[in-house]
Amino acid sequence: MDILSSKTNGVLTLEFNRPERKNAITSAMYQSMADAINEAEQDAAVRAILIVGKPEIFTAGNDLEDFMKTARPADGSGIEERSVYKFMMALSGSTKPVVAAVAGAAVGIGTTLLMHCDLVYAADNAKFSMPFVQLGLCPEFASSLLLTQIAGYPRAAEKLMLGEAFLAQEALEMGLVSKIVPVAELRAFAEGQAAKLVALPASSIRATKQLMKAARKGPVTEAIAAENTFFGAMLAAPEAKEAFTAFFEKRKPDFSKFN
Ligand SMILES: C/C=C/C(=O)SCCNC(=O)CCNC(=O)[C@H](O)C(C)(C)COP(=O)(O)OP(=O)(O)OC[C@H]1O[C@@H](n2cnc3c(N)ncnc32)[C@H](O)[C@@H]1OP(=O)(O)O
Repeated sequence: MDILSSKTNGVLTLEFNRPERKNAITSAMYQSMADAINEAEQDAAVRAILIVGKPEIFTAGNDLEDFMKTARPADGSGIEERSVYKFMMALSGSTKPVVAAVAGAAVGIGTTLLMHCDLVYAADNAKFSMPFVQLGLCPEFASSLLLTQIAGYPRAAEKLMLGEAFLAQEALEMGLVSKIVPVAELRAFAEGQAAKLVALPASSIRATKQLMKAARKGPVTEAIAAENTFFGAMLAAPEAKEAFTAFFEKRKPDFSKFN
């Protein structure tokens, strides 16, 4: 099982469990997380959601082999059918509080998804990156909007244009994460925070989350649609093919021949 899913004491825990591929996320993994979150939405016994990886890796982001073999319409149509979209919509639309605990690398959508969670805890070994441009792609799922809001434009530009990786301390300073916790304590700490949420009045948590997210709801939807108008075409373009091939051939990509 590449996603471990369990419900204990009111918490739905989703755990990336594909360490041999650095927890890279396949379509099937997105689908199983989408299904679990959507099911939790209908289940009053689930009062919090916890997303975790392994102590050495959160996730290497979207599976690059999946990117290579899954053709998408260049005009971005049919986005609703994609399992990644179903997962991100389930996550960002969840009325339950979502806690994320990040240790090791959180690449691409591994960082983007954090911007749709409520409480985000980083281990002292956490490393974030959004190398969309390095892959010949562009931001997806409102990271172009949310990172700019969180970090300010110039810092977001370093992360989204240069694809610069950053550590837990910088993530804390910019407001991407709530707190830094020693890696050995991260899981238990995040479980403790989720348990606190479970013990609080669910209706108050729901209302608070709805109010806090209200202002960004429309802009997030618009950003996702705008990003999608570029993404499908970019995924099929030669720049992305070169980047993916270079990754698997363990060499640097050569973009010099593309204008
Ligand atoms: C909409 C969403 C967009 C996105 O998410 S875009 C982001 C896509 N992700 C990436 O570009 C990250 C690619 N991976 C990496 O950069 C590195 O990995 C890490 C920094 C995460 C870890 O590096 P290290 O510890 O040196 O591990 P390793 O030897 O590179 O990886 C171990 C095995 O895992 C496979 N793997 C790693 N990431 C992915 C991936 N994203 N998709 C598919 N496979 C991946 C490798 O190929 C390799 O495999 P083998 O052992 O056969 O050589």
